[in-house]
Amino acid sequence: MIELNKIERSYRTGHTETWVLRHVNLTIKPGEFVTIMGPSGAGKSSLLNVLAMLDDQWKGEFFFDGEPVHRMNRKQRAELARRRTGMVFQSYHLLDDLSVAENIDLPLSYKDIPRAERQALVADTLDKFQIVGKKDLFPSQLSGGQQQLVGIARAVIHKPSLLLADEPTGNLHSGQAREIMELFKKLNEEGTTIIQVTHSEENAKFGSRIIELRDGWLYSDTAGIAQPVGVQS
Ligand SMILES: Nc1ncnc2c1ncn2[C@@H]1O[C@H](COP(=O)(O)OP(=O)(O)OP(=O)(O)O)[C@@H](O)[C@H]1O
Repeated sequence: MIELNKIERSYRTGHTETWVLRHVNLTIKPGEFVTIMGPSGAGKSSLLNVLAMLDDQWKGEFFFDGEPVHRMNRKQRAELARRRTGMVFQSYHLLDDLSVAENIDLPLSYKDIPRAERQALVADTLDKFQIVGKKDLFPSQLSGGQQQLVGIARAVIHKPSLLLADEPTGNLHSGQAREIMELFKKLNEEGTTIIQVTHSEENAKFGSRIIELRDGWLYSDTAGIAQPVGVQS
């Protein structure tokens, strides 16, 4: 699904260039559940932003299902990202003045989908995520865990093949974090490829592969070494 060849990313401040991703080569197959770990400042979010196609200031090659992202212009890349990916953020990024149902509907509003079909999709998603009773509430009326459920519902309503998450449980207590991770595991079992950034060893156990970055370099990768670690119950 994803192939990165020699991805490089740097930031320039004045005359100083700071490298945050160095020669990153990475292949991710459909159906994987990958965790990116590493110390603070190692480049994890930078790598996720490349994979999410939110960033375009990098060098190297990036193929998404064989399509060369590195040759696309901004509009083509945004369109591909909108169609095929969903993103979950640590701080949820919900729109405060929209209800839960309206937040979830948002990705569909960019698509040419008939109104009735959209309403049915929102209703199905509310049901699947067991938040039907919250549909008319606003984000400020929800707990952190509930807000993240809405964030994930919004990220997957258009059935993306790739779900990306940056510290999705960073603002949650451990019980809520576990629920979110169980949900990720279920989505992965249903066929969604997942890439998450986390500092949490517990969260990483829900995935099947761990990639470690250090100072922008891909330092270790359990692919081909370890079998899926699974979840200890
Ligand atoms: N917009 C920016 N301008 C300049 N430097 C940046 C910018 N964004 C990130 N960096 C730098 O890039 C490096 C990698 O940042 P990144 O956020 O990818 O790390 P991280 O591994 O996700 O860290 P953390 O675990 O603390 O979130 C850091 O040294 C950071 O200061």
